Parts: sequence; structure tokens; C-alpha cells
Amino acid sequence: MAMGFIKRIFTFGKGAVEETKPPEGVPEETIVSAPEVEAQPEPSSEAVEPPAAVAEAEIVEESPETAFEPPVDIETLPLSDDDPVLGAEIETAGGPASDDAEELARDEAAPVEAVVTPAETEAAIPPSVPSGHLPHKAGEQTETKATAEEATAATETAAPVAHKAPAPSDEIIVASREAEIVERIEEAADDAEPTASDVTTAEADEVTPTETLASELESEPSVISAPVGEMPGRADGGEAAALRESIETAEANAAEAATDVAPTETAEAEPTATPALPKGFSATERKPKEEPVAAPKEKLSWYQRLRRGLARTSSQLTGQIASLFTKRKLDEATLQDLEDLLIQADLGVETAMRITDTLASERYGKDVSGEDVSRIMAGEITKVLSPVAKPLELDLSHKPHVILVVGVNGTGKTTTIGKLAAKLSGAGLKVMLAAGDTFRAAAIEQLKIWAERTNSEIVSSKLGADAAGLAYEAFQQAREKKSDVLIIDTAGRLQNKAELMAELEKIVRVLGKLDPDAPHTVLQTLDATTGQNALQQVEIFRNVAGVSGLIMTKLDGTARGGILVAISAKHKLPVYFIGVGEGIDDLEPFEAKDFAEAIAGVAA
Ligand SMILES: Nc1nc2c(ncn2[C@@H]2O[C@H](COP(=O)(O)OP(=O)(O)OP(=O)(O)O)[C@@H](O)[C@H]2O)c(=O)[nH]1
Repeated sequence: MAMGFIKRIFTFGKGAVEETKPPEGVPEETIVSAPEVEAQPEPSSEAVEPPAAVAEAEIVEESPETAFEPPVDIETLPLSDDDPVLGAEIETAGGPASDDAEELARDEAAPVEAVVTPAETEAAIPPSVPSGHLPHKAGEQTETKATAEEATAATETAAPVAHKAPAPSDEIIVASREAEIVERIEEAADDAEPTASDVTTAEADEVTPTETLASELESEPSVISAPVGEMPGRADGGEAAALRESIETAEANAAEAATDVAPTETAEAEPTATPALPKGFSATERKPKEEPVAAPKEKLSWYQRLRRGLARTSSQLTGQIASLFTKRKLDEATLQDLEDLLIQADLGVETAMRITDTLASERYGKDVSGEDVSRIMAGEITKVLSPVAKPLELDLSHKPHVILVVGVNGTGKTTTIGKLAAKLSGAGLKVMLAAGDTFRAAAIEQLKIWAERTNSEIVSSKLGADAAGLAYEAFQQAREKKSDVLIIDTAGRLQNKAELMAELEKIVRVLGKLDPDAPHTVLQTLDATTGQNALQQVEIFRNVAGVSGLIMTKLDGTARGGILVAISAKHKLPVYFIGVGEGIDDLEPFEAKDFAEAIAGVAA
């Protein structure tokens, strides 16, 4: 093409974007507003990519005739004798009760025939006795408790209505009942003391063992209470005082223990009391659960994210190197072992030999440490990568600069386009996207979402439409709209599928009809996790589509990051960016030294 004008070269990559003066505001005209896209997605793929079920539903909705229109032969369009008729379908637009309580309930239930209701009791009180003096509390009851005989006699005398003709055996019952209650109060006092769970259990139910027993006492006025109406025929203070003391001690212990219990323990306490275990056993001490403290989310720098992403690659490699060079002088066998190891780490034969040669020239016959090897490795990898670590040049005289994105299925084309659009649009460039992956409904939707997120325009068509026709249409529209950059997505295809590779060839040819230099950049995305297969992918896509630069994705968390070194050494194609995550910001310009040091595990 004649150079009748001066091309303005826009260099896109680290630093270059920062230099660009963004025009005011975002593009006003939006070819596709993508009205269907409503939700603002998260950067993650799950958010971006509609669920398979949705995609399938959409596909099912389409009748076979409409869903898969016979591909328009782009070669017959009116541009020339064989130009395509562009698809008419192209869319353009911008506490339970405690054991004691249960027991109490049972106790209360049993003597119900013999005990009058509280109302009845009150009604039976002689007027000289204030109702407040009724034995509501255990303490009062115990104070007024006399001997068994006195109590029985008083009951018979003072409350004949309430207690009809007690059987002569009542005395015995009273005595044994008292003894039982005293024993249980002592047990309760013991129980109340030691464990947090016991205390919290009681607290959770708001019924302490002593309260329970006090209530129990209350529930049996007919048997042990002092004679009503004749005010406390005070006992001699023997058993009554002991009982009171026991209760007070138990309450005090319980209160003390309760104050030692943290609120969280109280909340989490099991409502059941721990049974007394036989000798030789011990109850597991319940430790309070520690609430996980939410750590403030740290914002990692790009370099930190790169290191983290390549940590698996690096740790595997350096671990093996360290074990190889433990107390070993550098000899021929060691060098051979190292070379094998580096080749297995996907670095490639060429780079492996570079590293071993340099190591041999520096340290042959001497002791070598893993750190020595890592340092030399980082240096040699930097030398391999430096020539390919280039910014993506944008020739903005083209209006638009056309970037065609190609690659095998799932290598991250659509996601990478979104990330690129975010950078360019963020720098103030007018970006248009073309949804050329017409095989996958989800891919079209995915790109629409990215367009919306990045304030880019989008040209899309129906599922199954001719991808070459769409690319042609998008190019025309981008020209009319004076877009700075047009990024065309394509369907993923395996490099060994001949007819699909032929379709890709056709897209390139059709774009060339509008501008012989177009597409100005053919970007191939490579998935780092695929390892050696990526070498062949580059080979074939390069031949078919004229790949001019690479972006390696999914370098986060893979142990196969070394493949980028092998590809760079073999194909010497520019590597513009690398992807270390699914988020919009997880794409960064490729820096040879940073990458080499991260892989070799060398501190910066
Ligand atoms: N971890 C990680 N995931 C990525 C990265 N880039 C893309 N992905 C994810 O890889 C999956 C495939 O990405 P796409 O962008 O749909 O890939 P594609 O090449 O367009 O897929 P096809 O249209 O099927 O060919 C998605 O889940 C992306 O979120 C990356 O750098 N790191």
C-alpha cells in the first residue's frame, strides 16, 4: 500500500497505554446497546459466561432453518466478483428443659393429686398471714421447715382442706424426701461449680440447678413446708440451715462460674448437662470455637500476581534442581540430568542446552548449588524471551486497526478480547468488537457482556451465521463509525480440523478485500496448561491465519509455564501479553526478566 500519508503508530503495551491521552468521555454512539445484557457480571468466567443450560435453551429456541442459516459464501459478495453477500441477520448496536427441670416436671406431676393449686393454697391462708409470706422461695421454705413430725402435724392442723388425711407413712416419706433433696442440692452445688458448659447450659435455660431444686421444694408444700398461718415454727437450724447454706453456696458458685464464661460460649453451649463419668473416664474439654478473623483483602501488585501464578512452575523446577545438586560437583552426568529435567519442565531442548552450557562453562568440576543453577537459568531464559517481549503496535492511521483473535477452543480468546478492550477503552480509544464466534451462543452473549463492561461497540449476528460475512460487516461498520480498533472474535477450533481452519483462512481473505493490510494484527491465544501441544498450535495457526503475535493465558496456577520459553525459542513470535486470571485486570504486558525470574524462583 502506498504510503501517501504518515502512519501514526500507537504502541500498545506496558507504558504505551499510559502515554496515550484519552479523549474526553466514552464513545457516545453505541452501535449495539446489547439490551439483552442486563446484569453487570463479575470478572470471573462463571459470571461472564452464561450457564450451559441457558446457551442450550437458546440454541433449542432456534428452528434448524433459522438457527443455522446456510453460510453465505463470502467469496460471492459484491466487493469483487467473489465478494460475499453479507448476512442479513447481522445485528448492530452499541432451649430445651434441663435434666433437673425435666425431673422437676416429673416430680410435680406425680403428687398433683395431693397438692392443691396455688390459688387454693392462698385461699386457705388465714387472714393474719400476708400472702407475701407464703413459701415461694426455697430459702423461706427451709427456714420454716421444722422436724418431720412438726411439719406433718402442722400441715394436718393448719391446712386440713389442702391436705386431706395424710397417711401415717408420710413422716417416713418426708424424712426420706428431705434427705434426697439435701443430697441433690449438694450434687447441684458440685455440678454448678466446675465446667463452663454446665454453667452455660444452666444459664441458657435460665434455670440453675439450685433454682430447680428450690422450685421443687416449692412444689411440695404439703409435705415439708412450715405450718401455714402459724408463722415459722422455726426449726432448730440444723438441717434447714444446712439446706439453705447449700443452696446459697451453689447459687454463688453458679453465679461466679457464669461470670467467667465468655458470651460466645454461652451462646454455643449444648443444652444438655454433661453426665458424671465413671472413674477412669474424662469428659472432652470443649474449647470455644475461634471465630475466623476476616483478613483484609490484600491488593497484589502485578509482579506479585505473576510470581504467585508461576509459583507451581517455579517450585516444581527449583525443587528438582535443588535435589539434583545436593553436595554434588558439576560433572557430565549431572549436566545430563539437569538437561533432562529442564526439557521435562517444558522449557524446550534449545533453552535447556543453553542453560547447561552456561553452567558448565562457569562451574564445571566445582560445587554447584541449586541457587547457582536458578541464577544462570533466569539469565538464559531472559535472553530467550527478551526479543519476543514486545508491545502490541497499533497503527491508528488505519481507523480501525483490525485485530483478529484466533486459537484453539477454550484458550481464552473471548476473555482476552474483553481484557484488551478494557485497556484500550480505558485509555480513551474507540473500540468495536465483532462476535465472530458464531458457533457458540454463549460466546456471543459473553462478548456482548464484555462490550457493555468496557464501553465498546459490538457487531454480532445469529448463531450459525457466516463468520467471514460478519467480520466483513463489522469492518465496514467500524470504518463508518471511525473506530480506532476493531477486535474480531472467532470460534475456537482444533488445529487439525481442516474445514474449520479453511473458514479461518476465509475470514482473513475477506478482511483483506477491504484493506489489503487487514487484519493488521492476528493474535493467537495459547493456554499455558496445554503444554507441548501449544507448539504445534502455533505452527498451524501461523500458516493458516498468519499469526503475528501471541498471548499466553492461564499462567496462573499452572506447572507448565515453561512452555512459553520453548514457544518463544522456536517461533520467535512476539508475546504481547500474558493472562494470569479470569478478571478484567488479569492481563499484563509481557516482561521477559520478570517472567524468567519468576519461573527460576530467583528473588527480584
Ligand atoms: N485462570 C484463567 N482462566 C482464564 C484465563 N483466560 C481465560 N480464562 C478462562 O478460560 C475459559 C475459556 O475462556 P474463553 O475466553 O471462553 O475461551 P475461548 O477461546 O473464547 O473459548 P471458545 O469460544 O470455546 O473457543 C473461561 O472460563 C475463561 O474465564 C486466564 O488467564 N486465567
